[in-house]
Amino acid sequence: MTDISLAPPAPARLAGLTWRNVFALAGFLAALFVIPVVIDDDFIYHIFVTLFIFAALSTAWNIVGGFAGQLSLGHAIFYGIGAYVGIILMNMGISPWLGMFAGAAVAVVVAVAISYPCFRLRGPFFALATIAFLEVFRVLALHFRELTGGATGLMIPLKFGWEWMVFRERLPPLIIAFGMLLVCLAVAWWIRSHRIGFQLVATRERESAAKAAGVDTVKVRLIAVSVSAALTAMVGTFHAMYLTFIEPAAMFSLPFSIQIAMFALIGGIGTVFGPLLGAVLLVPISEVARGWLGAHALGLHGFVYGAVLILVVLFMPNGLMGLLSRLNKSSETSRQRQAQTITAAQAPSERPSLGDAIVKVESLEKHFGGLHVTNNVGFTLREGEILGLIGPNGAGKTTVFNMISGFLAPDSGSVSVRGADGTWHKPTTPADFAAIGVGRTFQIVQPFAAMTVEENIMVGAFHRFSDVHEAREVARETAHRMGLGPWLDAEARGLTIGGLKRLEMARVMAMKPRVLLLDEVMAGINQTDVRRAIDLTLSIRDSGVSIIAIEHVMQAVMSLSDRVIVLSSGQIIAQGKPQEVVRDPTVIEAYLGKEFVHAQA
Ligand SMILES: Nc1ncnc2c1ncn2[C@@H]1O[C@H](COP(=O)(O)OP(=O)(O)OP(=O)(O)O)[C@@H](O)[C@H]1O
Repeated sequence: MTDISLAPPAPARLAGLTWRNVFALAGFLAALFVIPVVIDDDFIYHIFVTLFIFAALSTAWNIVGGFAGQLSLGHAIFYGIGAYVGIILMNMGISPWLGMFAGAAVAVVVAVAISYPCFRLRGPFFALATIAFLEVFRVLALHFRELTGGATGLMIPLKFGWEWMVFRERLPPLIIAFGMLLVCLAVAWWIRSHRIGFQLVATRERESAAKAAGVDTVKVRLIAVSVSAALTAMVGTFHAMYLTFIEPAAMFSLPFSIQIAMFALIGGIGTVFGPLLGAVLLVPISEVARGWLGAHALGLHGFVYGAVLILVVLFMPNGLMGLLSRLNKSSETSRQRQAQTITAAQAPSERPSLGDAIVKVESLEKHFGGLHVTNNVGFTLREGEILGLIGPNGAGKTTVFNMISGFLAPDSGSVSVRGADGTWHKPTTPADFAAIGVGRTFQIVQPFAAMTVEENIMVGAFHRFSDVHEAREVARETAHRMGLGPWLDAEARGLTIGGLKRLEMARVMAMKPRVLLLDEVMAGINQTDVRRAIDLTLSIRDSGVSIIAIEHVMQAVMSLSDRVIVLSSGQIIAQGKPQEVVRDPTVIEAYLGKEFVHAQA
C-alpha cells in the first residue's frame, strides 16, 4: 500500500516567485526610482542614491552571509578594494567602467585566499578572518602612501561625463546606483532559484547532510563568496566616484561592514529581497535624521539601527520578509493546495534475484583514542540484497556506516564499490561515495529545517539533475512515493518524527542511489509508520537498489533482511539468515536477550 497525494498544479512561477509577486516587485522598484525624479530635490536624490548603494551592498553581502550562512563581518574589504582600484586606475587614465572589473577581480582573489582555509573548518573562523583582514587592508592603505594617499586619502580626478562615472547632473548617478542594485538583485535571485542556491542553503542548514547529498560544500561557498566580493567591489568603485574622495578609515571600516550586514538582518537574512527592504526602511530614517540634526547628533543613525534591530528581533525574528511572506501566505490560503491523500494498492512487484557483489568491505579498523571501535570488520553486499546490521548500543554500527560513506577515514582496511560500468572504485570522501551511487541517511535526522519538504528533496535530486524544473519533478515524484505529497510546501521543521525519517529517505532516493545506507530509519516511529517504512524499503529494493540497514526494530530486521550481521564491541560476532542469527546463543547473550527468543517462540 502506498500513499499517493493528488495536488492541484502550483500557480505559475518565475524562478520561485508567483507572477503576482513579480508585478508587485517591479512596481515597488519602479516607484523607488521615480520618487526622487518626481520630487526633484538634491537631498532626496542623495538619499535614494545612498539607499540603492546600501541595498546593493547588502544584497551582495547576503549571498555569502545569508544564503551560505558565513557571516562576513569585514565585507568592507571588498568595497574598499573596489574603491581604491577604481581611483588608482582612473589616475592612470583608465575609465572606472573598466576599473570596476579590475577591482572585482582583485576582490575575488582576496576573497578566495581568505575564505578557502576558513571554509574547511567549522566555527566562527570566517567571521574573525574577515575582521582581521579588514584591519590588515586598512593598515596597507595607510602604509602605501604613493599609491593610496595614506591617511590623507585620495581625491578623484574631476573628469566629468559617463566615461568617468562622475557627473554634475543629479540623474546619472541615480541611474547607475539603481542599475547596480538591479544587477545585485538579479544575481542573488538567480543564485537562490538555481541549483547552487539550494546547495548553499542546504550547506548552511546541515553541512553533513549536504555532503551526503553530494554537495561540494567548500566549492559552493567559495563561489558564493567570490560572487559576493565581486559585486561588492563593483559597487565600491561607483560609490568612490560618487563620493569623489576616499580614505582608509572610511573605506575599510568595521562599523560600515556591520551596517551592511544589519540591513540584511532586519530585512530578512537569506531572502533575496530582504536586504532591499532593510535598506528601504533604515537608510531614509538615518539620512533624514542626519540631515536635520546635522552635527548635533553624530552617530544617531547607529542608535536608529539598534532600536529597529531590537524591535525586529522581538517581533519579527525572520525580518520584514518573514512578515511579508506570512501576509502573502494568509492571502493565498484560498488557493492553497488541498492535497488529498489516497491510498493506492501497489501490485506486488517481482523481486529481482540477487546479483554480484556491489560493495566490498575489507578488514576495517578504527580506534577513537584507546577505544577499539571497529575491529577487523569485513563483509560484502550483493546487488539487490538487504543486509541488516544489528548489535547493542555502542557496538560500532554507525562508525562502520561513517567509514562506508566517506565521513570517517578508517585506520586501515578498505571499502570498494562497483560502479555502474562494472569497474571497482575505492571512494574516500562523501562526495566520492555520492558520485558512485552510495546514498545514506543519518541516525539523528538532518533536515534542512528552513527549507520546504520539496526543497529538501530537491537538494538530493540536484545530485543527478542540474535543471531546477527536472529536479523539482523528481522531488515531487519521490515525495509522493514516500507519502510526503501533502506536505510538499510545508517547512521541514514542522514534520513529525515519522515524516522527518521519510524525508531523510526521500532526499537520498532523489539522488537515485544504487546503494542505500539506512541508519535506524524506524527508531522512534509508531507501529503504522514502521509497517509503512518496511513496505517502502522493500519497494526500494525491488526497484534495484541494494541496501544496508542499521536497525534496532527487530520486526523490521526480520521481515526485511536477506542476511544479518551482528556487531558487538566493534567485532562481527555472527552473520547469516535472520532466523539463524536470532537463534545464535552468542547473539542472544550479547544483544537480543532470552525474552526475545521466548517472544519469537
Ligand atoms: N567521534 C567519536 N569520538 C570518540 N568516540 C566515539 C566517536 N564516535 C563514536 N564513538 C564511540 O564509539 C563507540 C561506537 O559508537 P557508534 O555510534 O558507532 O555505535 P552504534 O553501534 O552505532 O551505537 P547506537 O546503536 O547507540 O547508535 C561508542 O562507544 C561511541 O561512544
